[in-house]
Amino acid sequence: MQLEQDRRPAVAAHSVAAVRAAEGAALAGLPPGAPDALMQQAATAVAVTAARALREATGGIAGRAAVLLVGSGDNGGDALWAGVRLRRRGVAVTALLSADTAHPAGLAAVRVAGARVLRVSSPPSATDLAPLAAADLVIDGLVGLGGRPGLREPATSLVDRIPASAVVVAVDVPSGVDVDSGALPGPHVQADVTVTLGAAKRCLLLPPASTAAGRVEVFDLGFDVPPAPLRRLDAAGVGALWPVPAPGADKYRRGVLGMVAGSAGYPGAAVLATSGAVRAGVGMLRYVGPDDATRAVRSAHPEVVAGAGRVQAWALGSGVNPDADDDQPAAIRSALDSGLPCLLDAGALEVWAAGVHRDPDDASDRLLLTPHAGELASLLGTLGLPRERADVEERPFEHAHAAAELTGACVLLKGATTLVVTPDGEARSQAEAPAWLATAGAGDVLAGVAGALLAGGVRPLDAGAAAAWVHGRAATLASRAAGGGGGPIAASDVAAHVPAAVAEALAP
Ligand SMILES: NC(=O)C1=CN([C@@H]2O[C@H](COP(=O)(O)OP(=O)(O)OC[C@H]3O[C@@H](n4cnc5c(N)ncnc54)[C@H](O)[C@@H]3O)[C@@H](O)[C@H]2O)[C@@H](O)CC1
Ligand SMILES: [K+]
Repeated sequence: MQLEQDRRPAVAAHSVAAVRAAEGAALAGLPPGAPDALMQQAATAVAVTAARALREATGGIAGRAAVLLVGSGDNGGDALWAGVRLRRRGVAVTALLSADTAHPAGLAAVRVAGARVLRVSSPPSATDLAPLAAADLVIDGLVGLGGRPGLREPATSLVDRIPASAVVVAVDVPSGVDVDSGALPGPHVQADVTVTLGAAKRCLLLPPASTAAGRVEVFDLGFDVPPAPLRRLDAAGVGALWPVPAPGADKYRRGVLGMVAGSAGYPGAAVLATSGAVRAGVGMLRYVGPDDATRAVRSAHPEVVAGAGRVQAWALGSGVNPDADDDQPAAIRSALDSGLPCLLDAGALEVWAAGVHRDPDDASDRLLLTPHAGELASLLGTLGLPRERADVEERPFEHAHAAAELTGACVLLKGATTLVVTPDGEARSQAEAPAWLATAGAGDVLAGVAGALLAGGVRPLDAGAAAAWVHGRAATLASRAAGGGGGPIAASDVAAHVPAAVAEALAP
C-alpha cells in the first residue's frame, strides 16, 4: 500500500562507517547496560511510527495483524522489541525468524508478550508464509547497517509474499539495499516508511535505493555525526541560498545571464529555457540564437534582450543541435572561452566534450553540467569510460561522481531524483518533483532556473540543487492547479509556477 508522501524534512545522509563511528562513541560514553537503552529507544520509535501507519492504513491498531521479519542482527532486535510494544497495544504479532539465531533478549521478550514465533525454513514452507497473507503491517528487521546488499532465501521468499495491501515499515533501511552506494543489486524490501536510527543513511537519499524507502523518518539517538557531504535541501535551505535583490539593486548588479539555446529545429527549447530564467528572477537575460527562435523568445518574453553582450554567467545548449549548420556551436565555444560560470545542457555538452575546453582545473567551481542519464553515458564514453544508459541508472551517484572527477565540473544528473555532485564528492539529492514532470521541455526550464542562479553569483553545487528544488516544487504546484488538482502538466506550466515555488522557499 502507499502512504501519502508529504514534504520530506531536510536530511543529511551518512556512510555506514560514519554512523558506526558515531554509535561507537555514543556507546563508549554510556554506563554498562546502556546499549540496550539505545535499542529500546529505537524500538519505541519504530513501534510509534508503525502504530501510526497502521491506523492511517486500517483505521485502528488493536486487533490488527503485524508480521515481524527478523534477521540475525540488531536490526532484527529492533523489530522484536517494537513487536513487544505493539502487543501491548493489542496488535496480534507474528515473528518470522529468517536466520538460525535472533536477538536473544528481544526474542524472549516478544514471546513473553504473547507473540507467535516461527523459525522459517529455507525455502519457507506454506505454514511459514501463511501469516504474511493476513498481515496488515509488516516490520522489516531482516538486515540493517550490517547487511550485505541483496537478499537470499528464506528472506527473498518472505519479501516476495508481502501483500500489496500491507503497510511496510523498514527498520533503519529497507533490507537488501546497498546502504552506502544506493544501488539495488538484488531482491529488497519496498517500504512505505523507513524509520532510520541515529542518522540517515546514504541509501535513503541515493536512487534507486531511495525509491525503496518510502517516507523517511529520522530518529535522533543523540549521535554526534560529523557533517555529511550528501544532503537534501529543504525549502529553508533553498531560501537561504536564493539571491534576493538588495534594496536599491539594479538589473546589472543582480546578475545578467547570457543564453545560447534553441535551433531552427527546436525553437521551443529557447522559449522554455528563457522562461525558466525570467521566472526565476534573473536581473537581465541576453538571448543568442537563430532568427526564428529569437522571434519566438521575444514574443513570449519582451523583456529578453537579443544578442550577446556583457553577462555574469552563461546557460548553454538547451535545444542546440551541435551538428546543425547554424552559429550556435560557435557561440557556445565563445561563451566557454569567456572564463565565466557556464551551465552546459544538451547540445553544449557535446560541443564542450569534443572541444579544447576540457581542462579540469578550469572547470572547478565554474561549470555546471546538466545531463540526463543517456547524455551522461555518452559524456563518459567521450571521456574514455564507455557506459550504457542502464549502467548510469543502476548507479547514478557513482557515474555522476566519475564524470565530475574526470571533468573537474559540477554534474547535475537529471532524473526522478536529481543528483548534483562535485569532484570532491559533495552532493545534493532533490526529489520534490511529481512524476508528471517527466515531460518534454522540463529540462530546458531547469537550465534557465539554474542559469539565473549562476548569474546571481551562486556556486554551481548550490545553484543546481536550489534550481532542482524550485523546479520540482513548481511542478507540484502546477499539477495541483491542473484539472482541478493532480493533473498533467506541460513544461510551460512549470515555468509559470517558478515564482510561487521561489516565494515558498523565501517564506519565513
Ligand atoms: N548498536 C546501536 O547502537 C544501535 C543499533 N541499532 C540497530 O542495529 C542495526 C545494526 O545491527 P547489526 O550490526 O547487528 O547488523 P544487522 O542487523 O544489519 O545484521 C547483520 C547480520 O545479518 C547477516 N546478514 C548480512 N547481510 C545479510 C543478507 N543480505 N541476508 C541475510 N543475512 C545477512 C550477517 O550475518 C550479520 O550477522 C542497525 O541497522 C539498527 O537497526 C539500533 O538498535 C540503534 C542502536
Ligand atoms: K531493515
